[in-house]
Amino acid sequence: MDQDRRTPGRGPAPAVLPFDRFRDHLFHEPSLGLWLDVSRIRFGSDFFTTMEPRIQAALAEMAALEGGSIANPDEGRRVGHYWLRAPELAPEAALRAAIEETNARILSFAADVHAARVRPERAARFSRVLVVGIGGSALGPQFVASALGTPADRMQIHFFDNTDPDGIDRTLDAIGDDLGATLAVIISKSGGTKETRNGMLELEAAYRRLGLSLGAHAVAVTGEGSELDRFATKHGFLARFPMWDWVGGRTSELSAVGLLPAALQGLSIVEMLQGARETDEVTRSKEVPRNPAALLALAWYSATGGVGRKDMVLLPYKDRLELFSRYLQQLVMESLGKRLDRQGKEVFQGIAVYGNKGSTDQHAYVQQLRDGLDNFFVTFIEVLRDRAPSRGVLEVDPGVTTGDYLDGFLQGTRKALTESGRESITLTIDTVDARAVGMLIALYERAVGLYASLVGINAYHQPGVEAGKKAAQEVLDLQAKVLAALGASAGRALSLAEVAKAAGADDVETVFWILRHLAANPERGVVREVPQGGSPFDAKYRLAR
Ligand SMILES: O=P(O)(O)OC[C@H]1O[C@H](O)[C@H](O)[C@@H](O)[C@@H]1O
Repeated sequence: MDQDRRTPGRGPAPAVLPFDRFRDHLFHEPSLGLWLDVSRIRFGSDFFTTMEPRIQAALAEMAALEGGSIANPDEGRRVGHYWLRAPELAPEAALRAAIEETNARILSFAADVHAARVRPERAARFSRVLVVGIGGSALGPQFVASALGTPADRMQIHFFDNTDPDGIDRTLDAIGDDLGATLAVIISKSGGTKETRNGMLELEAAYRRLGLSLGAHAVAVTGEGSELDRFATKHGFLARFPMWDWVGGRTSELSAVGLLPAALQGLSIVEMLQGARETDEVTRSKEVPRNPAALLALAWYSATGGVGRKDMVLLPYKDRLELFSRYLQQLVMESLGKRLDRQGKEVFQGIAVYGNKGSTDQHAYVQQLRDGLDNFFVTFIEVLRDRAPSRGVLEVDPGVTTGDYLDGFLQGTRKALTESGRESITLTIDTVDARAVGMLIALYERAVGLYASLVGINAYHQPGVEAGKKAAQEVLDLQAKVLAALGASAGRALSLAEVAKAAGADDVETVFWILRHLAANPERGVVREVPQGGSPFDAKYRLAR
């Protein structure tokens, strides 16, 4: 309660909420097929009035961003993902032309691939797509593929989204004999991300084993002049598509990053763009009750106190939306998880996101949501259309279908959570189609931007992610020294301390980790000898003869 008093306009937590509150706050936009219920967030009656000046300021900042202001001052960049689906809003004619031309080129390239006008080296046609990318260069295409993909798609899609060799092998095994008919889409905005580069090199080796070249089977989506762009030119890739510096990785699904894989699958990118465009039009409204992105941002603010006090649990009751929480994890947490605010004050902001799907999660962790730690708010996503009408109706109980059960479980859990004072938001959409996917992406992109303005942070940079990459490089540099030290020992087994000393490393723990990993992979040629009854720290290491 103390915490609640610090948040403007917090209300009590009644076990049963009056219908009036639901009716008064329910957002519905028939043209989008979108409903949004925030009534089960515990804002009090004065909340929206209190927050009005702040949300208007956030909406004004968003309008300036869309107009081309430098909305990411730390990187001196504009933030233009909204132009991707409304090119006429781009602040310069050249940008507009670049977007329009790229979208047209994506459609014609996909058509050429489907018609086998663009063909692989030996096979008759490309039948599969393999996306190589990570983070914002994979999560969007993965979400879209899982939301909209069917076995009847023009091309089946696969992903390398890590530098895990076993994961790469598993994907290659799934592709099997079709590798020669697989079109690789290498995606990296920066063009220098190591995981993606490694995946590409592994793929190049796999094509080579078949006597094929990567270039004849690959396209790149990357920034002009990047390392990947140069590699693609040098290796004669089939095509290159641009990734602009004014599109952030986590908001790039509706750029070539997401549109190219979707078009190759045969999904309607025109509808996806249209859904996002129409949602943008609705979410530009300055009238808060008519603006679902503003309502979402304010609901998050109320639930979290504007300081991330509560986690966002995503519970879409639809298998096709299972990856939405993973997609939102990056969009929300990379945008909002910041140490400093825009004034440089230490604030440690963020909202943690997790979730998979209902009702599956009801049989996993919902127990804690109902009875345990009250550190979250749920976002239920309901999809009104149960299944394609052509599939008919099967009653599993008299008058009851599997879809009725799914909806019953959603309503039941929503009710049960309210009864134990737990907050929730419910988003309801008509169906999961390309337009709805575009809508969901656009809705959350804007809600995240508005929330960031409300709490005074820059949503468009990610200063924190570099630290881990830098430290990883240091480990790899040290590994080279460790191997050199073993090589120079003339076959004599060295203790951990001796290796560290010979490698010039003060950080003995890192040397231990490196040696343990190398020794676990015999093909790397490092032998670990642990004396009988000795501890792991008594081990000696040498190169295999
Ligand atoms: O597209 P890339 O440049 O390869 O970047 C892929 C990802 O890597 C980085 O770590 C960033 O934090 C992400 O925002 C980005 O989406």
